[in-house]
Amino acid sequence: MAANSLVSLAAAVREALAKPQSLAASSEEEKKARLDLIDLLPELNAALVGDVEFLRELAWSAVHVLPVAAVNRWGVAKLVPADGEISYEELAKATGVSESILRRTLRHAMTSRLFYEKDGKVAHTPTSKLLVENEYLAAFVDLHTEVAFKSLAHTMDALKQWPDSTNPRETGYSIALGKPGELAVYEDLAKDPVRTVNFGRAMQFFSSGEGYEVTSLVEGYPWGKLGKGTVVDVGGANGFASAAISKAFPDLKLIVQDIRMVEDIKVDYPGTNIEWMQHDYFTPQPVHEADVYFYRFVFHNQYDDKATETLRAAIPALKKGARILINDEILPEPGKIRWRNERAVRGLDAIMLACMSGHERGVSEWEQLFKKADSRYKFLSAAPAPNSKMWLIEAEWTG
Ligand SMILES: C[S@@+](CC[C@H](N)C(=O)[O-])C[C@H]1O[C@@H](n2cnc3c(N)ncnc32)[C@H](O)[C@@H]1O
Repeated sequence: MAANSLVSLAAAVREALAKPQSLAASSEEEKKARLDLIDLLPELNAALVGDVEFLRELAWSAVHVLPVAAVNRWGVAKLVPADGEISYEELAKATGVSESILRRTLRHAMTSRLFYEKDGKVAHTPTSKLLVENEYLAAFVDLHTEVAFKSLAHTMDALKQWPDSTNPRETGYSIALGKPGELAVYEDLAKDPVRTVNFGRAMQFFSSGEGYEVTSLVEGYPWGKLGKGTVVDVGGANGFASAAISKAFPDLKLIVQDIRMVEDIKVDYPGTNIEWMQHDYFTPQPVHEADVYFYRFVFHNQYDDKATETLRAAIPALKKGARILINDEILPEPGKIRWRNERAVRGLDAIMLACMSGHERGVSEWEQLFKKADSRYKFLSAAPAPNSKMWLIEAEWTG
């Protein structure tokens, strides 16, 4: 590339960044251009830094999660005044962490837009302030630093010890906790009501992300046809998906089930018709004759043996024509969807492996799963939900 192009490209980018409103996308063309640019950024970076440097940075990338984990664990964000500064000395006193470790860690965090230094003191950036202002985002950061980051670091050891394991206890997570092969993530989280609440919030935050919005589930399925029917949200966490469905279709009765105690997961959603129930989805489904049993982000937690067990446990409750509706992601063929979306779903697949011995699935794997569980399940369809990265996968009980 000629030096001119670099100079003009840098000037154009600088100019655009100086006027952030110029990067807002409203027309369809602009929206597409925005997504194209996001996909081009890593390619541009690789082209500018070169392959050697690119690989070097890739091997280094986990190191930049460390200050995020530290900020989360030490509760730094809430100690920094919203519109002022705090000294390292005061932060050290409040967190119980030495001043020198704090300074090193926070200066590292500052390279990722978290906090900045003003007159030698620590102040918030708009990004770090979100950790205080958005407790759902804070819960997401907590889950990913305290569960996923730890598990990923031990996954190679787990794979060596238990190659191809389908057991949710044989994971990087159980090794990270010093209980190899003994503890599954959900067993651990269920012990602690605070972490249970945080997990629900983290999932709710995840589902507010671009392409994961629960509106696609509400708008992408003909709930209205069920009239005054009953819908069971299996593994529904704090019920935010049910709440969205219930608000849009007030005639429906929603039942949220989760392994965790009702008092730990229950949230009051005014104007909704929701019942709460503690239920282990590996045991027979207690709600008989519902119209739809839906599982959102549940099956990717499980390998196929566990997933078929879950589908079989529903059978005693199913009336003829009842539907199983799965709202999950689909693994694409390599290179067939946008880079950013493919990277996100493959990243999630890696988290499932590291934390739970679970996995994301392709369309044919979903079809096979129903076949394997019981021949009376008729696979109906798998299609992307509208404007979403999530899919709707549906089967009918014909027994
Ligand atoms: C990944 S979260 C999905 C939550 C929610 N459906 C969503 O869309 O965000 C999986 C949920 O399954 C619950 N769960 C795990 N094991 C379970 C079991 N054996 N029986 C019932 N629920 C379980 C977890 O507590 C968690 O709330």
